[in-house]
Amino acid sequence: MASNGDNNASAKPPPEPSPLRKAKFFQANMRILVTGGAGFIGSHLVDRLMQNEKNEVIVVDNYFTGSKDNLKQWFGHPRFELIRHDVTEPLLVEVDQIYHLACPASPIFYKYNPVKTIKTNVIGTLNMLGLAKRVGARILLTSTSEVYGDPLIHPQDESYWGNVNPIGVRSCYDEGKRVAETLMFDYHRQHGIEIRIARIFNTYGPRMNIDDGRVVSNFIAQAIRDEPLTVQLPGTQTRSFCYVSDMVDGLIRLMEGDNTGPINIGNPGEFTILELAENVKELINPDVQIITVENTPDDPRQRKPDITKAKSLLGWEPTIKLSDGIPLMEDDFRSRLGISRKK
Ligand SMILES: NC(=O)c1ccc[n+]([C@@H]2O[C@H](COP(=O)([O-])OP(=O)(O)OC[C@H]3O[C@@H](n4cnc5c(N)ncnc54)[C@H](O)[C@@H]3O)[C@@H](O)[C@H]2O)c1
Ligand SMILES: O=C(O)[C@H]1O[C@H](OP(=O)(O)OP(=O)(O)OC[C@H]2O[C@@H](n3ccc(=O)[nH]c3=O)[C@H](O)[C@@H]2O)[C@H](O)[C@@H](O)[C@@H]1O
Repeated sequence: MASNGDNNASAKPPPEPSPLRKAKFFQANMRILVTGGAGFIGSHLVDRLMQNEKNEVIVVDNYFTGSKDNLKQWFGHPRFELIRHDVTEPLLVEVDQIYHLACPASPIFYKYNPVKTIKTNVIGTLNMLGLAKRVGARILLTSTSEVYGDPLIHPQDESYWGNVNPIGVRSCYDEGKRVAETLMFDYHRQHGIEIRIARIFNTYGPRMNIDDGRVVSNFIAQAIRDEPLTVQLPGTQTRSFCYVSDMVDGLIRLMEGDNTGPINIGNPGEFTILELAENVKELINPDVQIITVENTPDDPRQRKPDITKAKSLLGWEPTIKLSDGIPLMEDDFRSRLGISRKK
């Protein structure tokens, strides 16, 4: 059983995959389930998985923050299937791999119905682990840097246990993901399930909801619409932004490799939110105003991934820097907003 060398060796061998895998005359495609596949990262992951002719991709999504539009390029494709389904309900499908992404990710959306966010993280992950156990599938969870809370060490490596408020307004998400990680490891140890855990740091790129509420999409939409960029106070808080194609590459390497994780996947380039606003202003609209507005409770003050493990265990590191990624996202936002560049 693959592991990251920590004390997580499983007690039992993994469940047997489908007999079709050993069939003599019929070579089945790899069947891959992507939960939350109609969302931002999920739809880019689906695009990449569909490029491999040996993959059949099944997406399940409840469309809370995702959209069918993100997947319309695959409608009618014989290797693609889309199911409206909520992961808090059991799911019966026969698959070889599960990328478990289903969960609202933008703070304004995960705080909108916090009880549902917890159910999605806990019951949803339990259901997907039950599915993995029944069919012998390998399962990857998209966890988050929010498991480190408001981190007291910097940059954050995977051995850090975090500084999380268990009763705050972000807890439905960060504590929810922490329980999801616990469930993953307990199924691994108790039932021999093959698990992979990615701790994703702030990711941005085309197809983010224009009104998603996350900082990169907010600033880009504001700059294009000639509206002031809203820097939440103090503005010195930091984030590290990873372009979505790099993220997808990291997730697939983690799934295909031998290590359970958790492994940080993110871009270590760190910016204050004010620096991000200045970058967006310079690249998209030098005339736009930058204003400060109130922040929300428990906003982490600093965040930067230590990606030593991703580099050494996955041979992965990001390739797209922020100043190259912002214009790529600008093109997508302009075409969706119908606002072309000023002459
Ligand atoms: N984007 C980031 O910066 C980031 C950072 C850390 C972790 N992550 C994780 O990556 C995953 C994807 O994030 P994203 O940015 O693409 O977000 P997103 O909101 O665009 O996508 C999430 C998808 O999950 C679906 N969903 C939500 N609840 C569901 C449920 N109960 N049943 C079925 N589908 C459900 C949504 O409709 C949406 O399509 C999430 O698990 C998120 O926690 C993202
Ligand atoms: O990468 C992660 O681990 C997490 O990062 C984000 O959470 P957060 O960093 O709070 O994301 P944003 O809402 O984009 O906020 C980033 C920073 O920008 C600030 N901000 C946000 C929006 C805005 O208009 N202005 C602004 O200054 C916020 O106060 C915060 O300090 C994601 O939304 C989570 O899903 C993800 O799990």
